[in-house]
Amino acid sequence: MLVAPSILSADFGHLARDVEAICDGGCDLVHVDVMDGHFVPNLTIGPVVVEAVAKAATKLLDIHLMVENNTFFVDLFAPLAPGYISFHIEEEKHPHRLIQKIRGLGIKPAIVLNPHSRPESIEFLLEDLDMVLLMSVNPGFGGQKFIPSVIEKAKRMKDLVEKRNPKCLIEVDGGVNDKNVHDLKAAGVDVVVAGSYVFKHENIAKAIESLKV
Ligand SMILES: O=C(CO)[C@H](O)[C@H](O)COP(=O)(O)O
Repeated sequence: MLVAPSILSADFGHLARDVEAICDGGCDLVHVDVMDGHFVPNLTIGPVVVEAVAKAATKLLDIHLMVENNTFFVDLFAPLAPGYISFHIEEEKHPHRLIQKIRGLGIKPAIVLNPHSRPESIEFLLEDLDMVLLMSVNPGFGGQKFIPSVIEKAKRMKDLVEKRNPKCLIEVDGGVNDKNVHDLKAAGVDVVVAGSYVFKHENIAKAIESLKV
């Protein structure tokens, strides 16, 4: 399992220190939650702060857009050369066009599904994606309870990925811990995002290690 700690749960007064701690602690990606106060009822960070995160990070950034105007935000963050940019299918009228734009900028495109969205809704986009992100909480806040139906959804997503594009990774985000990560692994999930579990743990490296099942 690859591990992408979400810096949403970091101490923003010591952000560079916390980003260094997860990178030194063995994370695979640094997950960055960008919220605009419109698509979700929360506001987080913009390019100035994400640039500071990128400077402190020794791993690739995995930027998760929770915004209304995806194209505007892709243009805003592309100069920081993240590894991945993911956008919500629920908020994009022209997902195929946006995937091409992200790839054209040298970034791996990913699509996010909210808890209610069906895996089949993106079946014909899978061959153009590097990753699919399944939300296991309602987007907007860290520290929420894991929604167990994501396990069945991940299995269905895995079947579709195997059929359409076996190289496409499946990522799950929200309420992930050292208990439910085993069910996620068995369902075919490749990457977990974990915020509060990692940053509230007394030892960040051990927390990351415990998710590498
Ligand atoms: O996208 C998110 C919220 O929209 C966060 O990445 C997610 O909730 C991770 O935090 P936690 O592990 O505390 O649930």
